[in-house]
Amino acid sequence: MLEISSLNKVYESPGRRVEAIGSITFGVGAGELVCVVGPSGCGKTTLLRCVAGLLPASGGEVRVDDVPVTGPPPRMAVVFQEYGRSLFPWMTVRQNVELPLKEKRLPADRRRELVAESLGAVGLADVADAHPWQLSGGMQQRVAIARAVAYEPQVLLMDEPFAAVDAQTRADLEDLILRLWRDLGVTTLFVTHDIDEAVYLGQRVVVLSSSPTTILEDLKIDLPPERDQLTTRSLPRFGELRGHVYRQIQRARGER
Ligand SMILES: Nc1ncnc2c1ncn2[C@@H]1O[C@H](COP(=O)(O)OP(=O)(O)OP(=O)(O)O)[C@@H](O)[C@H]1O
Repeated sequence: MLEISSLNKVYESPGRRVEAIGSITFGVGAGELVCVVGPSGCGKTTLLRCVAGLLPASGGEVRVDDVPVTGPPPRMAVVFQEYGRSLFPWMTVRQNVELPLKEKRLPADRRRELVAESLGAVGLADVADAHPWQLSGGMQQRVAIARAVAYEPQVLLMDEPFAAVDAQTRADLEDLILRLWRDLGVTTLFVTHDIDEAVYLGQRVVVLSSSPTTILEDLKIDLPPERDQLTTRSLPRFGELRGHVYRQIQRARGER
């Protein structure tokens, strides 16, 4: 569903050249959930922006469902870290979730249905008429997730979506993502700097090196498919996998 081939990204400005991504190649199969993890500044956001068609690649290409990405693909949704900046404060929760559906030119009935379903799925049906600033950080991020889900994307990209919320909320949101992913079967690429989160959520974890970034490892997460915050995280295999990824990232940082 998603193919990233020899992707290279260089930021160039007068007197400054930063090769953020050296060369990255990997794919995400239809319905798969793949996490990308790497040391700070290794180009995770750059990678995601190139995949989302928000930044032009300097070399290589990204394909979604075999179509080269040259701008934001029509059936892709992105959830960013900064929920505070991604929701419109003057619109209600309902209006925020509905906006992309209007842009998609869906009829009013269908829009109402999708907004109600997605707000229900994230447990926010009762705050549909509130404004984002009246909600907690975790609730605002759930609105952003509902907005992405209502859009019925083929591919869902998430850029450190839970970095700014507290640990308990984060655990709840991780389980929400797993539930939605299972229910909807949406192809998901999830970028995080949190190794535990990557191992807990992913069917695979792609480990990145420091900039100029390459892939250190594309690791299959052979944990039972049903994940649970208590059981999964206390499995010996979970500890082994997180230790393995941790060592890879430490090595990558050391080589900087
Ligand atoms: N607009 C830009 N212009 C120039 N350089 C940039 C720009 N955006 C990012 N970079 C550089 O590209 C590299 C990768 O940055 P990026 O934000 O993609 O990394 P990241 O892995 O998401 O970082 P973090 O983990 O800290 O969020 C860094 O060296 C950064 O300074």
